[in-house]
Amino acid sequence: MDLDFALKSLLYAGGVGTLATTAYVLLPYVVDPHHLREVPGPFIARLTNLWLAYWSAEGKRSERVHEQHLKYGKFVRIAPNHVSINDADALPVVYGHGNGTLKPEFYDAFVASGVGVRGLFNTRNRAEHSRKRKIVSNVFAQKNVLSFEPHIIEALGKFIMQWDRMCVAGQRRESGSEQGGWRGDGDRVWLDCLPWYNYLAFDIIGDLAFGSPFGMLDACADTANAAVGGIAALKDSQDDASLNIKTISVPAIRILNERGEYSATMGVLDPWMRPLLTRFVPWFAQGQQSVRNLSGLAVAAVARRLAQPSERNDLLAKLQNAIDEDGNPLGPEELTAEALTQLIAGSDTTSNSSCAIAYYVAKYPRVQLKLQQELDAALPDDGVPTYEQLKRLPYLAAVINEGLRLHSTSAMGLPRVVPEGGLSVAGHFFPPGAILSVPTYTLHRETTVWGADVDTFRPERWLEEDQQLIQKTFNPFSWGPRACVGRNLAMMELQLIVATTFRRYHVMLESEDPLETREGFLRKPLYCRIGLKKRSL
Ligand code: HEM
Repeated sequence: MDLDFALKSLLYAGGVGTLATTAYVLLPYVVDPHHLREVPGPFIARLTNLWLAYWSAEGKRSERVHEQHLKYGKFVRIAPNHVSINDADALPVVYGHGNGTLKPEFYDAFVASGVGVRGLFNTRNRAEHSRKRKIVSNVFAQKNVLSFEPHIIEALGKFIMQWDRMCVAGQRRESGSEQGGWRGDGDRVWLDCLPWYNYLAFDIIGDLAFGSPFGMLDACADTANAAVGGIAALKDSQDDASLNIKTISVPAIRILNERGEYSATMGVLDPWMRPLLTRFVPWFAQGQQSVRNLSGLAVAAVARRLAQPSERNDLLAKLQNAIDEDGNPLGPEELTAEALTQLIAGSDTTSNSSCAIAYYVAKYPRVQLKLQQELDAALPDDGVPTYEQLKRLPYLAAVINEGLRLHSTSAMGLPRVVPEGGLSVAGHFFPPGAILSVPTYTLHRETTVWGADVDTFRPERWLEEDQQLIQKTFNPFSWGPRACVGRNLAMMELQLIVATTFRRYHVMLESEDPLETREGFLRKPLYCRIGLKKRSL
């Protein structure tokens, strides 16, 4: 082959490739199948979903979408077929019962490998979701949630034991390198509270959904046992003859984080790109491995429970006993999928929220004092309180709501597909197949609702007269049939965790810098360094 021919072929191939790429990028813009051309938004986002994927991978999706709303107003096109709508009145239309919207392909990126069936969160089929939701809603009824309280109190007992130990060490000026490092200055101990809230939340959900705590609070480390491979691997394994499962120790908190970031980015990309990325890009390959490891946790726990039936009162027992309308219980694969869903949905949601609330209460000493005055008056001592003692404390509730508003753990606009026949939202008609979302982070910063001090942590706004507008705009648990099914449990946990922390300790921030965050599916604090001192009463 002569050089001239080789060069010409290369140029030709390059030209065809460039043309094909240009056509791929421009075609949806030119054809505009969802009639969204007049919706404003960043120029690149109108052409390709890579704009949204890039900011998702950077962990800044909600912040960037928020900036676009400040620039363009209520409607912003954040991907060629996706419009973000900043309007609380759009919540019932986009997420409510009866409008026919469904979860889009985005949620396929959250399906666990090695389990065999989808869990409640990533089920997209309406009938399948209704069946599962009826079963799981019963499990989370308030009566059941209250019966889980002893598990939460036990974990909190271990949590304060560890913090007390470090407070004493801090007074002796000792220090340690674990959990991001801690040091005592003779008065306080200075530490990163994020890993501790993670250990606490994971131990609680491990105890409730998997039959026993992961043991993170005892070990002071991120460690859990996972089955290797999927359910099929369980049957063949000779590793543990009594349970017939082969397990490895995995850092559950780390893999859950990796999995959240991986799935939230992957979900934004076209489905055909996904296998290519997991094959050739190490970051995606690592994310996929995390998804597998996470499934292994649930596989191991459910296999253990099925092999050794137990009298425990926990989520797993309630799921085992639950039946659908036809009287059928959940099969082993469905049980595994739901236990895994609860681990994923119920762990770092709670720990990220607890950590952010601790940050803001520490940052505003006036709020901390007022909260402690309410807790001191209501609680006889500084041990772990009961839910009964806390459930009617208005300032505690206001502190939690304000933390959920300002931090917005679930921050992104959760995407939904417009059904056949189209949908009118806030005076705009959207054709079938368009993706819509209402961005919670932006709703929680709407100055016309929250006032000019929207960036200030001010729990008093929850105790003021006119609550109608702010309640309508407050969206931490989402809306409608796909809203958080674990909301009652989440609120009880947050009340117990925040009250225990601030009744027992005085908390200062090491630095007043803004809370650094990174968003995967959830918006997570990256760390939160505080100075702890046991209060003397
Ligand atoms: C502060 C803590 C929590 C927050 C902010 C939160 C928020 C949310 C949000 C926004 C959704 C909707 C997700 C979507 O549509 O894509 C959701 C769904 C869900 N949450 Fe939570 N959650 C929390 C705690 C919990 C807990 C403790 C559990 C259970 C142990 C739980 C279980 C679930 C489940 C199973 C779903 C899927 C529901 C469905 O699709 O029908 N969550 N949560």
